[in-house]
Amino acid sequence: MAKAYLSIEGIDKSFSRGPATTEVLKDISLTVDKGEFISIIGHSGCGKSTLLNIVAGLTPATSGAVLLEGQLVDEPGPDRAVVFQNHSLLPWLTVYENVALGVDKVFRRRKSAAERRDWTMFNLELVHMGHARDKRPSEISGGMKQRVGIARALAMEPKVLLLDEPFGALDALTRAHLQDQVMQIQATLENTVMMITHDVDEAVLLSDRIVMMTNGPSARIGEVLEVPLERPRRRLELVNDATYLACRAAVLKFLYERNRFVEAA
Ligand SMILES: Nc1ncnc2c1ncn2[C@@H]1O[C@H](COP(=O)(O)OP(=O)(O)OP(=O)(O)O)[C@@H](O)[C@H]1O
Repeated sequence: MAKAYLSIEGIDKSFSRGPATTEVLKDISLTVDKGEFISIIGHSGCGKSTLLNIVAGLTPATSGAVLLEGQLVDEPGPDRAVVFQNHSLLPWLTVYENVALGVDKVFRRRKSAAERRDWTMFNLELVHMGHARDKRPSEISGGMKQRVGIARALAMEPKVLLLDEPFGALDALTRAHLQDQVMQIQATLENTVMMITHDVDEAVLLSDRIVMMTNGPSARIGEVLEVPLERPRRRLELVNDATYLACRAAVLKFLYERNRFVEAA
């Protein structure tokens, strides 16, 4: 049997504060193929970001392991780039410099200065931000900042792109535009992507599989749904597509019938 590209094996995660311990994740196992786009969906607080942070190497698991190409993940690394909901650009650097910073760090030994400059610009062009290369984050919109964040992550050529609600803070139109760009980029580069989202339509539109988590504490993977829609996917054509609607209904049922969100008292 072929070895999984990314393998999440029996992850448990508890947080302790004083004598109290809360088990957030319970026995999470998942394998992701190279080039696959996976979404993780579940109600607020179930532990999606915690899982992503464990894969990123930012948070240690209590037990279990994450393997990327057979190598144990136990610290952050450029092979797993994270894009957060609230862009994390350095405000004193220009758009270009924000991307170049990561490129210089990762490719200092492997690419010449001229190659690194070209590579930085290539990635900015990929998200259509080349024209704003000399602007500072305060001079561009939220959607543009998010695009630069995606360029910065892509430019590091990560094995896995980890997206933590990357479009969550954006208005609906900007969000749709950026989703389309991410689909185009993924079609070109065949990135392996793990994305957290609360948005059912976003999950169905972008994903090859949707991982649905049960409510916490001790959240588990409840179901994994295949999205057998051909690519390229065009949102307007999918509005009345039977497969699209069936996938959407399956996720909605999981979230709002079988795992209804109950606000803690
Ligand atoms: N560093 C921490 N220390 C203690 N508890 C934590 C820590 N990080 C997360 N938690 C708890 O773990 C649980 C899961 O949090 P997490 O942010 O992973 O959920 P989520 O599903 O991503 O939520 P949301 O969708 O609202 O972003 C929450 O109850 C949260 O309070």
